Amino acid sequence: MLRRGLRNIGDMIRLEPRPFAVGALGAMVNTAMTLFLSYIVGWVVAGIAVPAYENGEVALGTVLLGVAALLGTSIIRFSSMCARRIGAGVMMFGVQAHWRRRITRRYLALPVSWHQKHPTGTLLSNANADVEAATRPLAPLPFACGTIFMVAIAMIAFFSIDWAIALVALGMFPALFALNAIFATKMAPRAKRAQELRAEVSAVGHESFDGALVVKAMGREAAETERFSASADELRDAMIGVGRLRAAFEPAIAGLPELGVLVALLVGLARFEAGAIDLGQLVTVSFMFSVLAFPVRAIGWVLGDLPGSVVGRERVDHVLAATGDMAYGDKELPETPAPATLAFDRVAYAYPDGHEALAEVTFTVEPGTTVALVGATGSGKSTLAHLAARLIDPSGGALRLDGEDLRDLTHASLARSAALVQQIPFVFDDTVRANISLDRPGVDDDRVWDALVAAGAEKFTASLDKGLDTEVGERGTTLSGGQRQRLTLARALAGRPRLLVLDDATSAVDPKVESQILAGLKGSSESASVLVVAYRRATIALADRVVFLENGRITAQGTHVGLLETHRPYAELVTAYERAEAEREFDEENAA
Ligand SMILES: Nc1ncnc2c1ncn2[C@@H]1O[C@H](COP(=O)(O)OP(=O)(O)OP(=O)(O)O)[C@@H](O)[C@H]1O
Repeated sequence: MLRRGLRNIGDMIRLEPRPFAVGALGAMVNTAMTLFLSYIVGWVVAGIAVPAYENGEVALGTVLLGVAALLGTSIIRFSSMCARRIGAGVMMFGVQAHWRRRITRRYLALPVSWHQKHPTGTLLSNANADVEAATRPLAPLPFACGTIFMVAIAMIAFFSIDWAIALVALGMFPALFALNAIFATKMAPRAKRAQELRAEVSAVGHESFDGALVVKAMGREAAETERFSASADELRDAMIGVGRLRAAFEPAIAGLPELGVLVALLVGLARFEAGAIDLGQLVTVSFMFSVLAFPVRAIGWVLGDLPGSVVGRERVDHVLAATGDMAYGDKELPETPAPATLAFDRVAYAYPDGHEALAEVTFTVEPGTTVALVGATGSGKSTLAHLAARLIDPSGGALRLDGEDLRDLTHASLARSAALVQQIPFVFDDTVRANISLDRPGVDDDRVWDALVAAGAEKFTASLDKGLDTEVGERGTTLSGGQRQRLTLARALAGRPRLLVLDDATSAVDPKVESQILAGLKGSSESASVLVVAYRRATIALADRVVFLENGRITAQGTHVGLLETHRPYAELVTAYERAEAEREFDEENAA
């Protein structure tokens, strides 16, 4: 634990060497001045106070010198203390910012499958609670370094004054380290559990708040509160356990130096009486011991925070070491507005749990055409859409965009060429403009309005209070489901992709509007090739070709009319969709 803790501190010093140097230097100057003060106090007592007491008078110059020495030392002590604290703070917050950046970068580089296994609340806890725990020893670190320096100087001073007093000091420090070592060993498992529970509470809390609407709609407030309370209570108990252990050790750790002062005083008095040291030396030694007693605790603070910091660092490293990033190639597709060709060549996909979602999928989306993916629920449509946008890679076969394997393309080229719009739209807590442009070069207001028109979203955007500057709230809470979907469609279109993948992306949009949007996409001058997961007959009928999926395999493909006649399962499914749509419309009309 000690070795790993010190290695962690070493890593953090390497990350922020300058603030550490400022803090440590400040601490050393501070401690040197504190020790120097011991001599001054000794000199003031023996050279000014005692003669004044014995003779009844003292030279004014000597008094002024004493005052100036005390004042000067105090000013330097104060300034160096500021440097120590500022250095420690800058260092700690600097390291925290560094790790938070690295964690965020890692999260965003990791594949979808990794994210599916890690709750958002836990990820938040990694970036907050774990980073803070890992860096906690940095706050007292410069102080502790200064103290070690102080102890080293004090030891020299003790030995130069008297060996018996030096032995007292020599015994005190090993005892202090031994006590801390026992504390760290006992604390390690408790700190680990507490850190795990922090992540658990964060995960449960995040899920409850994220699903607040469901919780309220289903009247599950009490049950959710209970679920949260169970985790929170466990965390409370774990933290009380940590506190109890601290409470048991802290008085001993804090009391040991005080005991040292007492023993040093007794030994010092005995040595003074034996004539081994004079009065000035006795005062100096006693003062040195008493000024050491408090700073020595800083070493205890650093050591006390080590178990928690090791656990925090391990959890941070776990994220930083996570692998599975998608490797991108170095091929660039030509920058042309012409629609792209997407070819699936015997594509297979198995989820990490072994579930084979797709097999032997072969079809092509020809340039400028629209292909509708139709299939019963769970047949693999979304998986196929994710493959087309390279959110996941196939476990067999290949996908080619304009003849290039998706895995060989650069990330930028792929992002420019293909855009995926998902069924559940994600809207950032920002303005309409920012949500659509995403700060992409070339996406100016004209492009944003063109995209809004193509997505059928220009009317409602124009009717918003501040138009493009309207803030849409977290996840777009101020918009309707259909408006959010159209906004995310506009976002995809603003990038002028050459391949558009729509995973049931217009399900919340009125069917007539949906047909208009899709018909508009086909007819526009810079039309993209479109792969659309479709449920409505009108949408399917707009497609040039239909690919019909059953249990992850293509069982038929052709035109909608052709498949209706030749493939019975297809005809049954589309008829079922149509009936459901008609029933929904009937219900809506009656409700109105
Ligand atoms: N992360 C996952 N891990 C394991 N299996 C998964 C995962 N996601 C989906 N599946 C499974 O893969 C199969 C295909 O899922 P997919 O979401 O592609 O179907 P879909 O046709 O889009 O369904 P729907 O129409 O209901 O959206 C399903 O059997 C599903 O249970």
